[in-house]
Amino acid sequence: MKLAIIGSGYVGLTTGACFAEVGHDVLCVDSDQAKVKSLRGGSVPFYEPGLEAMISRNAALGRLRFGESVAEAVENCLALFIAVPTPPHADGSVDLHYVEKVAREIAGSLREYRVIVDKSTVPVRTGEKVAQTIERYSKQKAEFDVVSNPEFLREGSAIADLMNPDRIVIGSSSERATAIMKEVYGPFRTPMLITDLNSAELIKHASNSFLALKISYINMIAQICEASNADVLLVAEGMGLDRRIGRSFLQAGVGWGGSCFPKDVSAFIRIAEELGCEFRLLKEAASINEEQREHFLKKIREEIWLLRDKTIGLLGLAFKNNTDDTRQSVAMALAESFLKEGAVVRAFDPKAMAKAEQLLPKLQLCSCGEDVAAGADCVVVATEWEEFRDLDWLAMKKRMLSPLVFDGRNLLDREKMAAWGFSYRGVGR
Ligand SMILES: NC(=O)c1ccc[n+]([C@@H]2O[C@H](COP(=O)([O-])OP(=O)(O)OC[C@H]3O[C@@H](n4cnc5c(N)ncnc54)[C@H](O)[C@@H]3O)[C@@H](O)[C@H]2O)c1
Ligand SMILES: O=c1ccn([C@@H]2O[C@H](COP(=O)(O)OP(=O)(O)O[C@H]3O[C@H](CO)[C@@H](O)[C@H](O)[C@H]3O)[C@@H](O)[C@H]2O)c(=O)[nH]1
Repeated sequence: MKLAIIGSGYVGLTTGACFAEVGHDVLCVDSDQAKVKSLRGGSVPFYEPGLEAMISRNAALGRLRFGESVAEAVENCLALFIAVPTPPHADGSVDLHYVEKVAREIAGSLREYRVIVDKSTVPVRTGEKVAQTIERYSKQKAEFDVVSNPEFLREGSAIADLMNPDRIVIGSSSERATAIMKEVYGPFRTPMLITDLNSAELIKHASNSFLALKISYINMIAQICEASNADVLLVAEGMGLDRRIGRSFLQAGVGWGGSCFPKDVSAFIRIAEELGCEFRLLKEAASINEEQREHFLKKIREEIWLLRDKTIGLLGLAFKNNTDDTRQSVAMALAESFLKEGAVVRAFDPKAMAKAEQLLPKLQLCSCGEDVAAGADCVVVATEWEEFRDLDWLAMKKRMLSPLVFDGRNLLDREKMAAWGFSYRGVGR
């Protein structure tokens, strides 16, 4: 089927590539001319494992094209997926102007039946507004349906998540649109849940907030473990064996970050408020998340006293492993705090250094993980990159002023670190 994706960022580009991979004919549109140019030249503006190869394979087969014109997309493609940003306003509510603009652009070119599919994360009832907008601005009064199809991919494993999702949610009350969506997703052979438009929109916010809540819960348990000499890894394992709870998203750490959880949790609190429901539980999850970072910083200050004129070796800048994305990264927030308190920060991240440098030019970027240890008063693990486990920790110890390691992700082997002579502090143990 001929499909268009409007907005070729993390979600749009990866979704477009995966649709092409299963045989659809895909046009990825973006308003950023420089981005379109570089995509046409075969380079992907961010790091996502496997994406560049998938794009070049499908582009070579002629199944994946890039453009700037929404009008071209509307003219040629039966289903138009909207994957533009939905950033937060200062008060936490969602800025929907990108979505609204695309709706008006689609309306301007609509001449025959099209399915307009919202993939951006939006407040419940946005689909209704999109439909009203298209209706209002469409001159030809052509038929169309608006569908909600929220996206659940995680950065760093986006292709695997898209090719093999847990579920596909389709919010539509139109049989015609639902049949088209079933055809689009036919090749994925995954459970499909068909709901009304509003429920589908809510499923996205309810899911993200629940996951953030789960992490805040285990982070609070981690604080209780520290105060009671218990081990959060064992507690999480014991809880996770209960299939009703499950082990995933019970990894205690320095808190959740990224382009989604912080903004979506704030948005959901505001959405609930506007609907007359105070979401106290979620407000608490957000404040536990802030506290968790502060709690970690306090632990570092307790050990090394003042940060001023100290050198901190920082492992990790991305908001999680396998990505170069530093948006709302807790590792970056920690780096900023260290710098503000007068420390020198020697940092390394396998993929996020270029983006981090733009945001925090005072960082001393190192050429490998081991290098952060040179002259360091302590090393902090802030992002869960697996490869940090395999660094030459003994060589690093020799280069440090004192063998102190704060593992904000419980990534390293505590027993090994102790045997190698490190003073090691994890989270919740
Ligand atoms: N990043 C994720 O992991 C993820 C996962 C699920 C859902 N989401 C949601 O998906 C949406 C997109 O997120 P993202 O991370 O892909 O954003 P992004 O910023 O990486 O990409 C958005 C793209 O849309 C383009 N754009 C903006 N206005 C446009 C217009 N009028 N016409 C064409 N292109 C336009 C931008 O130039 C940009 O390239 C958001 O609502 C986000 O919450 C993100
Ligand atoms: O047990 C855990 C799991 C995650 N994290 C942190 O939580 C944040 C988010 O991680 P993750 O959910 O893996 O990455 P995202 O790419 O932000 O994906 C989330 O946000 C996307 C955007 O909405 C959704 O599509 C995904 O389903 C949802 O998992 C990161 O800072 C992680 O370090 C933890 O601290 N402990």
